Amino acid sequence: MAVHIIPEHLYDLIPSRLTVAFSLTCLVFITVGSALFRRYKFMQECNKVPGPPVQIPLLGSFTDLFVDPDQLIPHFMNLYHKWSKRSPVLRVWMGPLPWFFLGAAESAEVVLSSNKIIDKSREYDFIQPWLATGLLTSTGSKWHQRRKMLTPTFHFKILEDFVHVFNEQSKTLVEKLTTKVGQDFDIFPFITLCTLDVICETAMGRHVNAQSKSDSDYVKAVYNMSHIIQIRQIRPWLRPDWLFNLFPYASEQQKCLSILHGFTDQVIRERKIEHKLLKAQKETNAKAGVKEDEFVSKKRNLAFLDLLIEASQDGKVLSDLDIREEVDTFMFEGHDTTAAAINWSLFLLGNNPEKQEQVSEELIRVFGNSDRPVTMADLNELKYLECCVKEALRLYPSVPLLARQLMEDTTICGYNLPGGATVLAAPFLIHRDPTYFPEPDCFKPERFFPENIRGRHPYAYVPFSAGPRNCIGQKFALMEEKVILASVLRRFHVKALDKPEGLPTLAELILRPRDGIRVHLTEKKFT
Ligand code: HEM
Repeated sequence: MAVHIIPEHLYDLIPSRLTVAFSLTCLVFITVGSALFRRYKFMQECNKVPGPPVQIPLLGSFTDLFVDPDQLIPHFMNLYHKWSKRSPVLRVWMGPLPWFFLGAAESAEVVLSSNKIIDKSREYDFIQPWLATGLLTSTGSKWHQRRKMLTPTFHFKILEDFVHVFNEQSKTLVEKLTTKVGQDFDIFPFITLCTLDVICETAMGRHVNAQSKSDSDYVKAVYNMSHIIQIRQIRPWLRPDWLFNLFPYASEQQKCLSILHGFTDQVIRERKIEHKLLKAQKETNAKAGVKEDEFVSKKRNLAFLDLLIEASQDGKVLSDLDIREEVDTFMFEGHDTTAAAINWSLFLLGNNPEKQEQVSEELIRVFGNSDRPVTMADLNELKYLECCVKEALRLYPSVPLLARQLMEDTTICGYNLPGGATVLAAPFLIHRDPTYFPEPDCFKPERFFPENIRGRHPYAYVPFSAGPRNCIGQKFALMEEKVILASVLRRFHVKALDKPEGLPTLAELILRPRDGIRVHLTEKKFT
């Protein structure tokens, strides 16, 4: 006998299959409809910003996605100038996602000066397997705390101790370049290996001798890893982890990571032991009333890592993994950027012999015919060289784009940009705005004379970004650049073999020349 769980008089209340199907269909229609409506409103809002029209729904301005890498900068410059005549913001649909390029000081200021818009965009995710969430990639309270903790490590007094490292590595560079005198060659790899040596020594206190042993596993891993990060940023099908893992890049990345992290882990372990020994020695000496001569000499060779170990308070404030992410971040941020900047300076001086002559005169004034190392006092004297370095960073900013994720709707120069969108402050556009830099394509170091800077919009020149998330290493970078450039230019006259007009450049993680920097060096004769 069937058992009736539901009383018969309630059967009428159970909806028929037809009613259920109808209700479900309505629900689907309402959900899809409201999603489409929200998307429509979102696109309508985005499309109020000038920019090329959507060519294929969901694929956006399709043709903008398939530009040759070396044409990316000229292409976006053309788009910006075409669409943004009266607006300092350009909208481009990168597939279904809107990107907003900020090409003027006024629009960049809104984002860069903000204490709220500090989240990096999705493009930075591919750096995280290597750097985890170090200073460059972290956000929120973690970033705030770390920034506060790390700022004193870039104090002028600490940077002063690194000048001898810059000198030593520049000396090796000059020796390597001497073998190339009289030949046409690409100077880019020479400079890059030099800055890699500098950052290994200053960040970790270790010599990797990249200039002498460019085939070391660590050096190769740095390059391969940077290449993989780059590839993932520009090839949409490599973005999702599950797809990336199907390609050989994934196993190559694993190999690189084990070398990179293995090396940093080992250095951290060794330096911590040295710290403990030194501390014990200090205590013993203090008890015995002995002077700390040895400690003082050790202190002279402090690397960023030592300062982090000190700040870690035996793991209470920073764990070994926390230390590793910061050291790796310095390694990543601190060598390619500086190398590109030095290379572009040499390229521009090599194209402007009269400016190079002015630098040479300044070098003679400061150093005479001597080949003594550069001192901190000399660096303050090298004023024209510094203007050249700044002007090179204006024309060829090492970091061509500064990308942020909007976490909420934000008004920029009258446009309401929706939360979730990516905004990109573009130094390569901002720096060539004729309002602030007349004849923007000309190399004119005089633009950075104190009297010419006065009154310029503070966001018109942002090679190191600006505002709360600006480059923590900018003083270090300028000092390093000046020591290396002074060392090269005291010894050689540089002639660039390519002209700036039409030179193919790649806007990768950094802005680099596609075919390197081809130069011809002549040794200077001293009287
Ligand atoms: C010419 C050389 C350099 C240039 C042009 C440069 C440029 C920049 C720029 C534009 C940013 C902001 C990136 C963004 O918003 O996504 C940045 C951030 C950063 N840079 Fe540099 N940089 C240089 C050298 C260095 C050096 C030598 C170091 C370390 C030794 C360094 C460490 C950092 C770090 C840690 C950040 C993240 C700061 C934060 O988010 O709080 N940079 N750099």
